[in-house]
Amino acid sequence: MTRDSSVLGVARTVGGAVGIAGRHLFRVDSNPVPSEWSHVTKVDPEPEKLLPVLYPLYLQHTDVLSVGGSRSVDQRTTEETFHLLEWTPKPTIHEPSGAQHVSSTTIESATFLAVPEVLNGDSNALVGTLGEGIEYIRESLAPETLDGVLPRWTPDAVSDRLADFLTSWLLHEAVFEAYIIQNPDSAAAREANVTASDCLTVEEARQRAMAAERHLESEILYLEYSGTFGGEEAAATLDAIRDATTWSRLWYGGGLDSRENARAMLAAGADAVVVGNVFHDIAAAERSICTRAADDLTADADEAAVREWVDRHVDVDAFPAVQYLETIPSVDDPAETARAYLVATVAVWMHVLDDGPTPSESLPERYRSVAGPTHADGDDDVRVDEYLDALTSALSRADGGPTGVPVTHLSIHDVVDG
Ligand SMILES: CC(C)=CCC/C(C)=C/CC/C(C)=C/CC/C(C)=C/COP(=O)(O)OP(=O)(O)O
Ligand SMILES: O=P(O)(O)OC[C@@H](O)CO
Repeated sequence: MTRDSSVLGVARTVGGAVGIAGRHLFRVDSNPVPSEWSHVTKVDPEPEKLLPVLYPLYLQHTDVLSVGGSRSVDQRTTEETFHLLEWTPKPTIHEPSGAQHVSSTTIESATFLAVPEVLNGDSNALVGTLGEGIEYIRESLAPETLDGVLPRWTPDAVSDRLADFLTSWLLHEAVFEAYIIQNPDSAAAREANVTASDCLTVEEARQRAMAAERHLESEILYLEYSGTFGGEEAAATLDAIRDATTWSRLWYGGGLDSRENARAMLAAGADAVVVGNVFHDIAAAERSICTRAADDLTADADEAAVREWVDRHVDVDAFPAVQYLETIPSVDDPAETARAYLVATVAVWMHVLDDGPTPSESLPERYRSVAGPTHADGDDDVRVDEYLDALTSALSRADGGPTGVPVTHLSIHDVVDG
């Protein structure tokens, strides 16, 4: 092998050796994805997947939010979802399934862009869509962004080079997620053309993870069973990947809905577990519970009355909020926490239902009178009051208004109109 002996060539060799030694000899953790993140909630902008009306309460317990979904997602629904998540105290990442979902707004809102690269799909899912994405940033997003900040007289040659720079900078700041998709019957598999014969053995998964860490330098290795729990096979795969890799974070997602299955994936070697469906199930369940409560309760029912109704009419253990909170090991009493959040939800819902767009008492007041202590259970930064204030004004407009809460994504979306 002929070495480049120029100053730049030597600098590159030394820089490379320092980087490799740091990572492998001295185990310097230069991965920008925090190692403390152990619970990720995937919030899907798909119009069918609603958020519970008091979502800031639930989301205060997770470590990070990931915005993304494979079906019926576009730039508008993605931006709206980011907007909603501004009322949560957690970092939010953007995991697009299409490049056009990325806009200057999503880039500003996201802690980072997480770009999926599928290790066991078709070439499009590994590199084709990435190429389209880079082209989109270079040809549309970067020039548009620069148009807004550069003076009109900027020569074309200068704005062209700046667009080049900005494109490379955005990619440099992005993190890459190397997916291994193991449930062929999922939206993610369909999107990436993963069929049953593409699912990997433990040994194959380990080898591809090694290639992703050392060749693609993927910050995240993502074992994906979307919609189904991977059980012992997933645990064996995580164990094998954990053993073979050092620098990349290892995430597991798919079918998590209990303390036991979340713990099993962490114990097998996952740095973080990703939970999606069961979070959205809370919204569907609370809609049906609150619709029933509306037959029995009035808007001014006090905390005791609402709690009594819940205890009498709801099997709280079957409420998906319990399952969601169980996947977060730091939540001590998932059933009691879920019950308290449900009582607050029913009270807020009744209040909106009875008073419509111009409530006699503000939603934050109503919330505090029924659920004050709930708020103190979690993170101090949770901005429920501020959120409920914004929700009060948003509910008086059909679409939440240009700066209000985008209510169409909430379980309560049609309560005022309907
Ligand atoms: C913006 C730039 C530079 C690139 C974008 C490159 C893109 C969009 C790549 C996407 C490649 C692709 C086909 C990914 C499919 C795999 C995927 C996104 C899985 C995640 O699926 P979820 O939507 O979370 O899962 P479910 O919908 O199945 O729950
Ligand atoms: O929706 P679930 O099955 O929880 O899966 C979470 C995530 O891995 C999907 O990309």
